Amino acid sequence: MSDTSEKLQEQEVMNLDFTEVAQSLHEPNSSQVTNNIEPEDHSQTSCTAKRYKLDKNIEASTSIVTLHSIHTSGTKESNDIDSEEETIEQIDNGISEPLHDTAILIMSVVLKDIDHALYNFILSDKRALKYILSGKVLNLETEMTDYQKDNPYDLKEIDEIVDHVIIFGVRFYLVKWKNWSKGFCTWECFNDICNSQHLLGDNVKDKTNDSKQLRKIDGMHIILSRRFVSKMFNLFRTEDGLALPTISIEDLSGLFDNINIGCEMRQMAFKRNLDSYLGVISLNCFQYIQSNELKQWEITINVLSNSYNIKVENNMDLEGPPDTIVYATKYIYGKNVNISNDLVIGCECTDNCKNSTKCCNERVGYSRLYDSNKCIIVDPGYPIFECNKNCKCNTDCYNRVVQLGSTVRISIYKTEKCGWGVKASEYIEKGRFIALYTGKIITIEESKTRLKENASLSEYMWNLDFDDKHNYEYIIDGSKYANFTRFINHSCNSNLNVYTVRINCLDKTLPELALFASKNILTGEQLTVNYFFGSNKNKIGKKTGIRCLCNEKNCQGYYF
Ligand SMILES: C[S@@+](CC[C@H](N)C(=O)[O-])C[C@H]1O[C@@H](n2cnc3c(N)ncnc32)[C@H](O)[C@@H]1O
Repeated sequence: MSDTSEKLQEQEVMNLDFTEVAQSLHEPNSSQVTNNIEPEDHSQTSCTAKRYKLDKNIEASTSIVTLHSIHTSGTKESNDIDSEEETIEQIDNGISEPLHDTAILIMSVVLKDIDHALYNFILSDKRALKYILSGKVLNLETEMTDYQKDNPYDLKEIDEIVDHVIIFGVRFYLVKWKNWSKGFCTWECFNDICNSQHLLGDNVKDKTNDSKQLRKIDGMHIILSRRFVSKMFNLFRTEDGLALPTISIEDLSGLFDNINIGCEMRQMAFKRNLDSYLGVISLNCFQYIQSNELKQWEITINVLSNSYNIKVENNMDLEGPPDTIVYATKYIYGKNVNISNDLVIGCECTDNCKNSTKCCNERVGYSRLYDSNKCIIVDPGYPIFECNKNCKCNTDCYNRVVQLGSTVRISIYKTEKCGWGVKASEYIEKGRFIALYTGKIITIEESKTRLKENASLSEYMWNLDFDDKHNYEYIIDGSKYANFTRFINHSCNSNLNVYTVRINCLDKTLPELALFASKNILTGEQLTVNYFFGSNKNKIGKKTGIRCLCNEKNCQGYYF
């Protein structure tokens, strides 16, 4: 190869830039979202890599480890590839224990279902396999980059160290992050966590000091750190989701063609790019699985809710659906909950309760509840008595709203800082019924026992003391059994109010809790409730609780 063509190729490698690609994604005139990396004309050279330089931060924050076999007795490197078939078989058979974050696992899962050209290419191209199976630890930075220094992991965010392995002398931890489901544990390098935190807390130390034997890991593992994932999401997030740059087989093939050609610097640059490309491909793979899982859960909860109003989306990270909850559209009654069977008396209205002064709510001494659009017109704190099974009216009645179920279009989505949240997928008029807060009804005693075991459950518990602060018996616990309202976050300037509702059960101690819009809510706006609604407001502002991230002007700073 001539010096000139080598120089040209070097320039091409140095010009690969994901940040540029990401910027063009967000430019108003960018006509394409997913396929906006068009290769330059490479006819002058043999290199088919595109003209974009990978962002330095991305490279540095990506820990890509490729390996073949690690056994308890040590490591076994495999550089010999006799035949493609044999190697593919080796990999497939090598998955003894599925790990969520292993690229090879994903590849076999994906490959079974779809014909994905890139993965097929990786698994069928001899050079690709040789590279991947060469058993090298690639791009492992022990020094933190400026980006990492500015964005340290917060030790408080670590919920649990689920597992750890040592790969070629480098210790990796499988981290379960707080407020992230187990489906999105990420492998993080010891130095990374340690450096970021300066000191590992006792909590983490204890969990990692056990003398667990090294688990046998076979196959190829591409490890994506959470930082890499966040960085990529920040770069490639669009309103419609993550639009990762398209990588063609020619790109990959071009990099493989060139990794062993030219001076050392040039080879290293190509390898770095190749690693980042593998990272993106892997991310793409995770995302494919994630979107399938989100869709599946979305269908399930819509079927259970008998509606098509709920969307589930995650444009923030790779976490799959928050499916650790059991979707419950009604109360589930726990042990020792006694429901009194007081007879409900029906109304005799003949005008579908439009103008009657003797309808269910009026009869117990209160005024009209809903306007002609079925929006609530009474202040929060007002108990609601809707028409019931013994009333003469039909379902068109003006006093039947909550019992007809939720009709608002909403989206369960991943917020930037507060985990999952709920936002409006349509304009919601002030006073409109949103949904019932469902969950398991438990006694006060049981709630105390549960809270002793796990104090954070209090955030999912509502005391049924709205009508009577002193004589209440039960609590709704939405931590396990719940509907979408369980994902509604707290705000000091909330847009929802809570009301107690009685329909076919007049038991004083067991009202249902209904959420209504307290203001007009725009499409895309997050639905929020004040977690202290109806309780002693002095609690707010006690600087002992959880830091509130609602970002409102009147934010109290802390809650709980
Ligand atoms: C009832 S849950 C709401 C759903 C929750 N975001 C999730 O992902 O499951 C309460 C939790 O949401 C988060 N959260 C809700 N509102 C918040 C706020 N204003 N500031 C900070 N965190 C909040 C906290 O992590 C809290 O533990």
